Amino acid sequence: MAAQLPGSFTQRMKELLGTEYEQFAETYKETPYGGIRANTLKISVKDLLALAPFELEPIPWCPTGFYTGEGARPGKHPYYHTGLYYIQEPSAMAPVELLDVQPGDRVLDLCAAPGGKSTQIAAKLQGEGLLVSNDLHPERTKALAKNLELYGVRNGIVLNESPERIAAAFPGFFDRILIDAPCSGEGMFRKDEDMVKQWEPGTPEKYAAMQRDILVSAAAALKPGGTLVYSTCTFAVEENEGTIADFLAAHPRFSLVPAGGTGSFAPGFGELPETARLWPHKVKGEGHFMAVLRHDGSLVPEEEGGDRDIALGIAARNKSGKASPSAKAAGGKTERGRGGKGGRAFGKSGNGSGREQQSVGEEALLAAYADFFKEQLGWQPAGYPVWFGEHLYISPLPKEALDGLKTIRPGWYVGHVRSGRFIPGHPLATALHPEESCRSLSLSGSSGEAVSYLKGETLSIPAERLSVKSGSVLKGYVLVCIDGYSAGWAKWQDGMLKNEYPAGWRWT
Ligand SMILES: C[S@@+](CC[C@H](N)C(=O)[O-])C[C@H]1O[C@@H](n2cnc3c(N)ncnc32)[C@H](O)[C@@H]1O
Repeated sequence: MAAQLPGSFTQRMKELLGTEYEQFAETYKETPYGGIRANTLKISVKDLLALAPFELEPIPWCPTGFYTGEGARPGKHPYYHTGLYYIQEPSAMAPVELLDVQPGDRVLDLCAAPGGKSTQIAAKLQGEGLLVSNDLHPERTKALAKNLELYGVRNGIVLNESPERIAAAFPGFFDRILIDAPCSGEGMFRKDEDMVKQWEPGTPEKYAAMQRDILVSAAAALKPGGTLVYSTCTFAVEENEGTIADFLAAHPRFSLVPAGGTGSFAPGFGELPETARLWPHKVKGEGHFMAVLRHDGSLVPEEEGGDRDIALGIAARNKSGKASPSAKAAGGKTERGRGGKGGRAFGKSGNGSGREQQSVGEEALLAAYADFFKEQLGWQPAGYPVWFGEHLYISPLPKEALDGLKTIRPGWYVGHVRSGRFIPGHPLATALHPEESCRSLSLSGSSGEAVSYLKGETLSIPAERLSVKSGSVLKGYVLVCIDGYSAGWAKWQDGMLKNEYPAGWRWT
């Protein structure tokens, strides 16, 4: 790297690392490692390994993560545009592995943009449960929403809120919370020279104060017995072990779950060896810190008798902690709707969440939506229909649960109604599997056709290349796939494929 490391930073690292410092300093002469993580919402690891046009080497701490070799350009391949993988720094894949997300969990990713860890959480949820992805900075939530859409996430909500307001809206609600905290970024100096330029001697203290406030809010939004993972990409002790020690001193119901000292992870400093550090001279990745905090499960007096699910209009969970069948779309399990397998029988009424309260106008919008889904897919996704004007989202939470919160995406954007007709949204397509659509077409990733489609060009496609379910007509919306993985919509008529790939997403 060309940038000069700040003198007070190198001095502190010498004090921290002692005899290991020289080894650490040598890593700044090396090229940072690149990685991708398989999006198992769309493709299995085995199939990605068979398909990937570049060398992949496993990342020890993430079963879906792989190093990409020098010269690989994973962002310049049609598979990137079909959301088959996320390009992610290898060490950044570790915190979500420690969060131990299970399908059906309610998960909050509090500092989520641009969405690397949120897409990883979504893959672990496998469409079941709830993911709330939040970021304080409005501009950054755009990339966050787009990444979740590209990755085909159906059960995600994107907020642009302060942690305090989220805690006030969802007290004791989430099973798992990730705080990938804003930090001084010392662990990224080798990869991102801008982090070196922005760093000043007082930067770690400034971030430490911010991190403490974020942790306090996160603790208030966690369910009794829930798990919280705190991570940073900095070496500064005050932002890592210091922040965690302060939090534990003020929150006796929390304790550390051992995360460090084994395999690739080195133990944290001082009194907190249960925390974990990734060091660039010990692993193939940048610097990271992680702490896993578990609540002891006891209730504070004011929490007893309160029921946040009832307040949000969510059907109760059964004793196993999984959603009851009637609560499938309520932050519990959502159907995946593959070919209607787990999907709601077509034509039945909504989810019982106040459909009778819908206005006549909304009834007409819903009818247009129902007609489209019947004709195009033959099934309907479970969830709460949330209308923003004529735009429809299928949400894992009732609309009222988000009242007063700055909501960027209340759920899965499925489309809008124009002149009485339903126009499917791009995120509907990216989340579908080919067998879920009555009409689909697969283009070869290695042919020019895939790139032409991604550039927004019109293609000439004979009828026999379309895959059409029996009972469906040829003409209409087609789910365009690349080597069998959904990429977007097109409209087919008389041998011509009119491109519906959105302008802002196109291959340039
Ligand atoms: C390390 S980055 C997150 C990276 C992200 N988790 C990922 O994997 O792609 C930290 C994020 O925290 C956001 N942030 C800063 N202050 C915040 C706050 N008080 N509450 C929530 N988010 C905050 C920043 O905008 C930034 O996007």
